[in-house]
Amino acid sequence: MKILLTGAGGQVGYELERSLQGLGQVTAVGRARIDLSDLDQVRDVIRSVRPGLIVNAAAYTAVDKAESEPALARRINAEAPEVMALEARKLGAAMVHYSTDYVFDGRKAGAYVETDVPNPINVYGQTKLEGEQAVAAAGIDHLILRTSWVYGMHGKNFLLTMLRLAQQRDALRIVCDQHGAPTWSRTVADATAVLLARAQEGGDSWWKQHGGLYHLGSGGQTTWCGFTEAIIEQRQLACHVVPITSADYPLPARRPENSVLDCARLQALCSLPHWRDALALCLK
Ligand SMILES: NC(=O)C1=CN([C@@H]2O[C@H](COP(=O)(O)OP(=O)(O)OC[C@H]3O[C@@H](n4cnc5c(N)ncnc54)[C@H](OP(=O)(O)O)[C@@H]3O)[C@@H](O)[C@H]2O)C=CC1
Ligand SMILES: Cc1cn([C@H]2C[C@H](O)[C@@H](COP(=O)(O)OP(=O)(O)O[C@H]3O[C@@H](C)C(=O)[C@@H](O)[C@H]3O)O2)c(=O)[nH]c1=O
Ligand SMILES: [Mg+2]
Repeated sequence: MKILLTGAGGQVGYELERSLQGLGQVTAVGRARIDLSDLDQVRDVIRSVRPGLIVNAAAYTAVDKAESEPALARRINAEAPEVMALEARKLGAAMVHYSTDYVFDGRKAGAYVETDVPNPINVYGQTKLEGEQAVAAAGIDHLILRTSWVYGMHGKNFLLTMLRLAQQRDALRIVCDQHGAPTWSRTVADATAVLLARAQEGGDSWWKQHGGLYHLGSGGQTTWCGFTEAIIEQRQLACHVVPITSADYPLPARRPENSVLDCARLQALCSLPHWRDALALCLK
């Protein structure tokens, strides 16, 4: 089977390029080959590659910048996935698409399940929700995998920012009133590959029974402050963490106070590590 992987240079795309090997013939494309802001190009590339599976790991992920570029964020996060899904339908192809914990408003007391009603509080979350809805509406075999707080040793992310800042400063001021689960990019890629291997074995009936929306995050939960403390502890860095509130750290986009994902639906099909264990493996 031909697999078209987009966002190959991103955190998740980088890991997927490795994890998807063995599932088919992977054509991994970055922004140079497929610019998601150019919908005609998205169509043309899919028509020339003619994949049996599209894995879309590209997205507009600059949460703050999206507040001042809503049209561009919407094109990349909602309109381009819609074009991909409609092209997939014409080809009879399946699609894997990624989404975010930021589709939720954060006001729930416990962890969010797939049937909870999204209510994004920032432009990024709103455009990602629209992308999910477009993929789900296309009537194709699909997986929409919502993940959270993605980090890794590759690409721009909170872990690498903290490792850099911890070398430069004696103290880090970090918000402690947002709750979520840091998720290693490799966890996302490996879980995706497990699901796709099952789909290949099971065929049509697998997609009918198991297709749709999943929450894909690490086990456990913490705050950005707790995550930073764990990074510093595991790396034995001499830097201390000063807990602050979101109000002390003003940014253009609001973030949900609680975006912990309940991943039980996915855990029935594949195992997901606790966030501390994944962090230790990533740092090794
Ligand atoms: N990062 C996170 O914390 C989270 C991410 N997600 C979701 O997971 C998925 C993967 O994200 P992740 O790998 O972490 O994000 P990254 O920001 O690391 O990667 C996104 C990729 O998309 C590419 N991209 C951006 N704009 C365009 C464009 N116009 N045309 C083509 N490619 C483009 C980027 O290319 P370039 O490098 O050239 O900019 C980059 O390779 C996304 O759907 C994201 O919404 C969900 C929850 C948390
Ligand atoms: C750098 C820094 C950030 N912070 C805060 C700001 C913010 O509230 C929090 C995390 O910062 P980030 O910029 O990584 O956060 P953010 O860009 O909101 O991360 C999000 O990205 C998108 C793509 C997602 O889908 C989400 O799951 C989530 O990972 O930490 C501090 O408190 N102190 C600091 O020194
Ligand atoms: Mg960010």
